[in-house]
Amino acid sequence: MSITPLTELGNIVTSSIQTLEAAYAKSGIPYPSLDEPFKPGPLDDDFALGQTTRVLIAAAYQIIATVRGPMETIQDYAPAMYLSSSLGVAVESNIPDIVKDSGLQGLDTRDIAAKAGIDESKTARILRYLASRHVFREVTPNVFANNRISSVLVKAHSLEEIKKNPKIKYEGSPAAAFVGHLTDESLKSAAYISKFIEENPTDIAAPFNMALDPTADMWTWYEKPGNDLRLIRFSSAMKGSGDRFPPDSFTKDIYWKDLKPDSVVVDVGGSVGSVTHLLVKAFPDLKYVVQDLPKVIGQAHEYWKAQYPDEASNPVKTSRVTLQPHNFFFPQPIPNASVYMMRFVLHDWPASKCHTILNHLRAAASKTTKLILFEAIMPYACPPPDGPFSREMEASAGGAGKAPWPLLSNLGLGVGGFHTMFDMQMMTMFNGQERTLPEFSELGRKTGWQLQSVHVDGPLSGIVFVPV
Ligand SMILES: C[S@@+](CC[C@H](N)C(=O)[O-])C[C@H]1O[C@@H](n2cnc3c(N)ncnc32)[C@H](O)[C@@H]1O
Repeated sequence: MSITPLTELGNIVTSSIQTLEAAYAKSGIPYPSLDEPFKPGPLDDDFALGQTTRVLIAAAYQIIATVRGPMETIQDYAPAMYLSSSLGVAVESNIPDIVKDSGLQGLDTRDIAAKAGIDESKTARILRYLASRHVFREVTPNVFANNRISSVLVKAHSLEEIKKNPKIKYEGSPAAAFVGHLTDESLKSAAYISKFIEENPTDIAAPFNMALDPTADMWTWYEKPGNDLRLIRFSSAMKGSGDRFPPDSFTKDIYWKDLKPDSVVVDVGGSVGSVTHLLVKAFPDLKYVVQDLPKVIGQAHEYWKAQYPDEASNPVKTSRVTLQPHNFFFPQPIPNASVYMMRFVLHDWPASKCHTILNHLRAAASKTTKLILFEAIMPYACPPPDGPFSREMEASAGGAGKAPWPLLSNLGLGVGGFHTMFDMQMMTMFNGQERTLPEFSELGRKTGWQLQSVHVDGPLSGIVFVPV
């Protein structure tokens, strides 16, 4: 009798767990407990174990989808907004910070609510909703403690510091900032997705504009009075998600090896310049320009000052790095750069706007200029088509060849979940999108850039174009 999909999924789960536990046993450390706060460990960034984990996640979710009644699954998926809103309450009311000092024994909801200044009964209900989904732990009735998941939402600054200066609430706290951004402006905007798609308006750019501002894009909205905290929060979330990529994803020789000293690298839409900072450390003899909107460039000056307390060594002071306000919908002010680089910029924009950005870079490029996009390549949920770059497309769907049967080709929630979540986020806030490789290639083809090479590195890819 041939093996059933369900049995094979069970086999994948069993063998994956054995692999993980064996690796931890070999390193002499226990497998991290879900009940305890997260502590970084030596195996966290092990690529092979990461791949085993992604396959295990894909199989576990596929088992649930197979065995659970379809209506029950719909009852789980359709009200997913309550997961967002509950996480939003927890982070906004500083609950992970409030329960932190009570350790594994937890804190009574009465005390949590009093410290947070919110209703006691609703606090208990929200925390129980989250604890039932493995965020926080209900230790005894109405007593909650941080667990592995909720603990990453503890903020970098203490509650006293935040009370004195609310502007620092999300500073240095990327996970909390990520939740704040997603459960505030993003959640409000997401309520308009179906209206936006049904009406397909020509005068409104994205669901965000239906919800929050009919005329300004999110970046311009952040620069408006009253949104300072949201801008700081977004920058903190962005910096954190950027920091999750291993530094060598950006500094590999494949991108920079042919550049002579003082070659100019322009980080277009570079935010405060955290990718440029990695490059400066790896290639200190190149010249760098970080371009972004004026307020962000203001923050960038603070960022570089904070990184180099000794002013004389600050690459901005020594002119190794220039911080330049520039709107990329206008002609590029630095012509003939050796490299124009953009990380996670094009995914914010629909194709027509990407064409404008890329046309300006093409007009400024010399024959030898390279365009390097650091973006996620959207994997298909089925095997990619045969043809040029099909191996790279396969790699973008999980990193280690074909997904084992009967898993989805993009490993479902093990890999594709992240990409498709970001795609929805881009659609909601900007009418932007995460793109498949053929879609990136097409953007280049329409604007005078030819796809030259693709370097997949986990969820991030370096996509290199040359002028045609
Ligand atoms: C998703 S963030 C990526 C930031 C940075 N590249 C990184 O990976 O950390 C997109 C950036 O584009 C910038 N941006 C948006 N509209 C812009 C415009 N018209 N001109 C220049 N930068 C812009 C935003 O301020 C933001 O810093």
